[in-house]
Amino acid sequence: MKEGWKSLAEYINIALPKGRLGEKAYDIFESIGYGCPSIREQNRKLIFENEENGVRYFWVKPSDVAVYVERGAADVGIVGKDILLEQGSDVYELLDLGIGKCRMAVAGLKGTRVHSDHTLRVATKFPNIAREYFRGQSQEIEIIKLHGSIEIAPILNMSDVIVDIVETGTTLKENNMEPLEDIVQISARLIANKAGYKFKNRQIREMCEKIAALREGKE
Ligand SMILES: Nc1ncnc2c1ncn2[C@@H]1O[C@H](COP(=O)(O)OP(=O)(O)OP(=O)(O)O)[C@@H](O)[C@H]1O
Ligand SMILES: O=P(O)(O)OC[C@H]1O[C@H](OP(=O)(O)OP(=O)(O)O)[C@H](O)[C@@H]1O
Repeated sequence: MKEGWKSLAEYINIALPKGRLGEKAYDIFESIGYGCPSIREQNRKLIFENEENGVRYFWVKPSDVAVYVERGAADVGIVGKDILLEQGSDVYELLDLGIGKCRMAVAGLKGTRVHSDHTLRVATKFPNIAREYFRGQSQEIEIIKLHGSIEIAPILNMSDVIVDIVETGTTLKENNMEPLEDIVQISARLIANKAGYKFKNRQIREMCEKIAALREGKE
C-alpha cells in the first residue's frame, strides 16, 4: 500500500443528506481536508470515495441519514435535529454544525386558536414531535400524517393547524398563514454510530476537532 493511503478498515464512511443541506455539509468536510473531488461531478452515482483521504461518502435521503448511522452502514452523518427528535435515533450527537437553521412551529391560518376543548387536527410530517408537544400542553389532538406541502391542509380545512419547519416564514405568509407557537430550534448535527465511535475514535475525534476549529474560525 502507498505511504499515507488508508486500509479499508480505516475508511470513514459518511452519510450526506441529499437536498438543501447536502452541498453545505460536503463543503464542511472538504474544508477540513476530507475532500473527494469526484463528488462534484453531476451524475447519478450515490457512493464516492477518496482512497488517499480515507473517506467514503453516501448520498441518502435526509430522513434516512440517521438510519444508516444507527445501523453502522455509515460511521458519521449530517442530519437535521428535527429528524433526530422525530426518529429518536440511538446515535451520538457530536456537534451542532450551525447550518440548516430553522425552527419547528405550530402554524395555522391567521387568527387560528390553538387551544380548545375540541380535538385539534394537526397535519404534519413530524407526528412524534407534534404528539410530544401537545401532550405537554394537555391538548387532545388527531394527527394527519403528510409528507410535504403541509401548509395546504388548513387551507382546505383538512386540519386546524400544522406542525412544520419555519425558516424565513415566506411559505406561511404566501399561504395566508402565521406561526402560532414555537416548539424547538433546529440546526444540522454531526452524528456518529455508537460502536464506530469506539473503534474509530481517533479518526472521528480528529474530524470533530477540525470541524469545531473551522466553526470557531468563522464565528
Ligand atoms: N426551509 C428550511 N430552511 C432551513 N432548513 C430547513 C428547511 N427545511 C428543512 N430544513 C432542514 O434541512 C433538512 C433537510 O431538508 P430537505 O428539505 O432537504 O429534506 P426533506 O425533503 O425534508 O427530506 P426527505 O425527502 O427525507 O423527507 C431538514 O431535516 C431540516 O433540518
Ligand atoms: O419558512 P420558509 O423559509 O418558507 O421555509 C419553510 C418551508 O420549507 C420546508 O419545505 P420544503 O421546501 O422542504 O418543501 P416540502 O413542502 O416538500 O416539505 C418546510 O416544510 C416549509 O414548508
